[in-house]
Amino acid sequence: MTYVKNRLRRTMMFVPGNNPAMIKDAGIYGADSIMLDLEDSVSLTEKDAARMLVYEAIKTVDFGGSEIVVRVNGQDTPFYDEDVRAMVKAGVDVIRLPKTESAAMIQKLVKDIEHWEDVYGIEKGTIGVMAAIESAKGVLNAPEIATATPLMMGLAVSGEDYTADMHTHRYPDGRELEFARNMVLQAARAADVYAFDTVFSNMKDTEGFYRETNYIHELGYDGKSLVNPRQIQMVNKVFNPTKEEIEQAKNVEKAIREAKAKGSGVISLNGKMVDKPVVEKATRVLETAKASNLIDEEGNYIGE
Ligand SMILES: CC(=O)SCCNC(=O)CCNC(=O)[C@H](O)C(C)(C)COP(=O)(O)OP(=O)(O)OC[C@H]1O[C@@H](n2cnc3c(N)ncnc32)[C@H](O)[C@@H]1OP(=O)(O)O
Ligand SMILES: O=C([O-])CC(=O)C(=O)O
Ligand SMILES: [Mg+2]
Repeated sequence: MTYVKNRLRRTMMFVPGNNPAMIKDAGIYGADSIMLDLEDSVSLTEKDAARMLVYEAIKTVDFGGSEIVVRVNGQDTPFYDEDVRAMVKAGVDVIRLPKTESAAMIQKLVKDIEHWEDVYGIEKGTIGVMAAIESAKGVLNAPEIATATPLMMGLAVSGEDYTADMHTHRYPDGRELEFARNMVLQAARAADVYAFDTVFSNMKDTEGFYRETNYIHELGYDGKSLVNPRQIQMVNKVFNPTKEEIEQAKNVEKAIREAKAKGSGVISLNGKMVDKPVVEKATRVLETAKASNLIDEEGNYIGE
């Protein structure tokens, strides 16, 4: 396995690192990324066993086409060093650092990864990193965190710890996360890395899940951290362009081609102006449609 900078990352599903049954079947649900967790879903007494289990799983389990991310324990814990060593040796795609508060923490992680790559004779640059932003300090430092290393894959906003740090709770309308969500997203976009929204933990509230997912999709997030396989198809439904959006994007590209042939950079399509930023958005829709297997090589719709 090797880290790929650009790929589809709509869904990143947490799988507790101490649960062999969940780990074994994690690949069947079609998550873009599977995040094996050594941190907060694993109790202190199970940290070593979980690390060994996750190490063996990375070596032996078929996770299908999913990218493999591991959330290691934080740098202020006695588990961090051994977590990083084992995950480098296992050949994980991406290491997610929880509770990231500064660029220095990410630079330490990269240095530690490089150390173990040297020890095990692993090629440099084959493991990406990502930062979970879970505190006021992390949010304020998001821009420097996002640009801390060329190996940065993305930033995740982590609402549970963040709201604890902010002396609040999570509420249905998400007001308490507004600043953090916007800050993390701006930092990610400015650094050209991915942005992931936080988990939604009420499995019974489907309507609330759709509301939140639509909201973060409209803001511009690339994907969402998930806790349950049932959430994967719901996120894909929101993030995948519809047949109508795909047709509209194709019409935009056709219109601008015709305009360019006539020497113009702007044209009207069904009464709406089409210019460069409109074309850019259409191109992104078509790229997403292609990556999600909704259109074929010729651009024909093949989704359900
Ligand atoms: C604040 C934070 O740090 S959040 C991140 C840490 N938290 C986690 O990792 C939690 C991960 N999620 C879970 O443990 C569970 O989904 C829960 C506890 C939220 C819900 O559990 P359940 O109600 O039992 O889930 P559900 O009934 O939907 O499970 C259906 C199937 O999916 C499997 N499954 C559920 N969640 C996951 C998961 N995250 N990864 C892989 N498989 C899963 C179950 O094992 C079950 O499989 P089976 O049908 O073969 O028995
Ligand atoms: O990253 C997430 O969304 C889960 C998490 O740790 C948090 O919310 O504190
Ligand atoms: Mg957390």
